Amino acid sequence: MKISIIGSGYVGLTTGACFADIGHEVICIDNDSNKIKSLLAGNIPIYEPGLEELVQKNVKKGTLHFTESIEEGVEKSLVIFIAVPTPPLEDGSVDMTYIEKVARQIAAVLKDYRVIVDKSTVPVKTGEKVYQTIKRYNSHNSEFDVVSNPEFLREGVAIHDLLYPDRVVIGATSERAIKIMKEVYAPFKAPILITDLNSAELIKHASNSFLALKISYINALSRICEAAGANVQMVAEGMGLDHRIGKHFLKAGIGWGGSCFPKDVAAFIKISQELGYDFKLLKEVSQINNDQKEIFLRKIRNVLWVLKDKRIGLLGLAFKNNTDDVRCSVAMDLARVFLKEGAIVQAYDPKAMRKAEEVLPSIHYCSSALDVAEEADCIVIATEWEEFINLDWKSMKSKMISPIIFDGRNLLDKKKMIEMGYHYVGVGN
Ligand SMILES: NC(=O)C1=CN([C@@H]2O[C@H](COP(=O)(O)OP(=O)(O)OC[C@H]3O[C@@H](n4cnc5c(N)ncnc54)[C@H](O)[C@@H]3O)[C@@H](O)[C@H]2O)C=CC1
Ligand SMILES: O=C(O)[C@H]1O[C@H](OP(=O)(O)OP(=O)(O)OC[C@H]2O[C@@H](n3ccc(=O)[nH]c3=O)[C@H](O)[C@@H]2O)[C@H](O)[C@@H](O)[C@@H]1O
Repeated sequence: MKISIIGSGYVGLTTGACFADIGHEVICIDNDSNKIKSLLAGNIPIYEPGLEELVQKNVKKGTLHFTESIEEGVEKSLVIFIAVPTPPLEDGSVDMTYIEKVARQIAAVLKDYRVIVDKSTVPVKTGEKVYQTIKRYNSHNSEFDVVSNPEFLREGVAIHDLLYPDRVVIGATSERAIKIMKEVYAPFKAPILITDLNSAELIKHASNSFLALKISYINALSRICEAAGANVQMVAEGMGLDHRIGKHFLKAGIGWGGSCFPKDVAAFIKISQELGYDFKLLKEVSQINNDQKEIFLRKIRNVLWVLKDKRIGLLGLAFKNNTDDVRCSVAMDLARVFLKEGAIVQAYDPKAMRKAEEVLPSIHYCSSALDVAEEADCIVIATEWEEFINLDWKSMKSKMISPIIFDGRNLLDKKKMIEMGYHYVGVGN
């Protein structure tokens, strides 16, 4: 199947590489000429495990192409995916300018029947608006269908999630479009749910909000565990053994971040409000998440007292492990607070330092995790990189002014760290 993807970022590029790898002919389109130049030169502008190899393999195979031209993509492909940003506005609603602009760009060049597939996360009823926009601005009055096909990949495990999805959701009414979409996903071994456009769009916001809710639930429980002298990791394990609850997304920490949960929870609250429903539960999910960060900062202040002139060793800058993405990263939020209060922040992240430095140049970027311990008044673990678990904590302790560690992701064994002589502070344990 000939496929074009408009927007070659975390979703578009990874989706394009996976589609190409399972046999489709893919054109990845982007209006960022530097990004296209870099991709054409074989360089991948994002870090996603396995992506560089997958892109290079399929470019070599001749099944993956890059261009800035939407016209080329629309002309050469039967299915056109939209994977452009849908960032939040100040009031939490979704900035739809990227989607509307792409719809008009497609309309301007649409001549033959095409299936236009929205993969970006959009408010319910966007599909209808995309259809009306293309209809209005398409001078050739061509036939086309609009489909909703939300994406559920997680960064850091995106290729796995794309190749082995739990489900493929297709929101469409036209039998012709449904048949074509089934062909696109035929090579994937996953249940395909065919539903209407509005339900498909709602499934995405509902899913992300529920996952955020589950994390906020265990984060709220972490406070009860601290007050009760219980261990939230044990409580999570006990809960997760119930197949109706499941063990995933029950890790207490400093809260959820990333380019999607914060914006999608805020958007869903706004969308619900506009539909006449006050989503109080989600407002509390968001509040718990904000409080989680404040409570963690309070723990740091309780031990360090004044932050000004203190040297804080920060382990992790990305919003989660196995990515270089620092968008809405809680780690970066903590760094901002430390810097604002006059602390010296020396940080290390295995993959996110370049992107972090573009945003927070006043951090001292260390070349290794061990270096963040140099003369440090404390170490803060903010991102759940597995490599932080097996660091040489004994020699790190000898480099520190005071062996104090705030483990924001409960990565380390509290008992072992205390036996090693650290003052250890975790979350809910
Ligand atoms: N990042 C993630 O893990 C996931 C993101 N999503 C959704 O997918 C959408 C895209 O997210 P990301 O890939 O993270 O964004 P991104 O910012 O990484 O990539 C978007 C790309 O679209 C390009 N673009 C913007 N306007 C364009 C236009 N008119 N023509 C051509 N290219 C254009 C940008 O230059 C950028 O490279 C969002 O709606 C997001 O909510 C959904 C699931 C997972
Ligand atoms: O729409 C999206 O962009 C995506 O958002 C999330 O994926 P992602 O944000 O990439 O990463 P997650 O693994 O969900 O982690 C999100 C945040 O929650 C935190 N988290 C995750 C799991 C957990 O148990 N505890 C916890 O604090 C992570 O540290 C991270 O800050 C969803 O999991 C994906 O299904 C969805 O497609």
